[in-house]
Amino acid sequence: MSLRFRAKEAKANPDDDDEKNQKKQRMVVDLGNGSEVIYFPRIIKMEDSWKFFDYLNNRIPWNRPTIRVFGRSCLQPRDTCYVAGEGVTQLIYSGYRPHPYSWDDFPPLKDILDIVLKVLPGSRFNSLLLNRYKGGNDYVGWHADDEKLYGSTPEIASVSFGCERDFFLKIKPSKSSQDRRTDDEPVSKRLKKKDNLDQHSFTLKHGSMLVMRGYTQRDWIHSVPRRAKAESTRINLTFRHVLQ
Ligand SMILES: O=C(O)CCC(=O)C(=O)O
Ligand SMILES: [Fe+2]
Repeated sequence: MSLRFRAKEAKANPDDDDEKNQKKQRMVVDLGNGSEVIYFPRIIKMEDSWKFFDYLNNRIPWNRPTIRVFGRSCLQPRDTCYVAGEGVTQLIYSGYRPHPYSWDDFPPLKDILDIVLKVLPGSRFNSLLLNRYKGGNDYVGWHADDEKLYGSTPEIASVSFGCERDFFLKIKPSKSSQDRRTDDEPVSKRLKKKDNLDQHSFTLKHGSMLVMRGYTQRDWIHSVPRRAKAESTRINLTFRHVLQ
């Protein structure tokens, strides 16, 4: 399997010490057909990121629910927690209805949201799904966050702390989305191109943010696979906007 990065604008240099510059660094990946991913290698200072990590690791009421996948019950392969504003429509995924905690229960989450909104002015988020991967055996399988309550073009901002993990994106194996891209090309060209353009990978670093927007949830799926070498804990926060 070939996973290649296609960056329209690749300015990232995570070793740069200048904090202001770091916040401005981003890689924009145009996935085509109105889908886009932006990766910010560092939106939160290293030291602050560890403070947030410790808080989240110790204070969030993590839960490992039983979910339903392809009609079977199984333990979700990572810890989770859900936070949503008052009156926000209840989230249900894989037959699981997480209890919505309030933003006021965990004030540092509002600080992280403020940082996210400084980087993404004009964006709106009213809910947050938290994930904790306790080691390399914890993962999230291929999926799209395409629940109706997020609308047709949701923006999802995903902030990572702790152990670096790989994040993969690949085009949804649906005939319609493949056809839209490749209708008028010969098969040989199509196959070659497919390897390069239909899959992307990112290493999500401590203090980084990855944003998915446009039609990414309609046309693409993503995953954080098992990694034998990832021994320590990773915490990931995905900020979302539920339509009211
Ligand atoms: O942990 C991650 O980076 C991704 C999590 C994710 O895809 C999700 O919560 O829907
Ligand atoms: Fe997701």
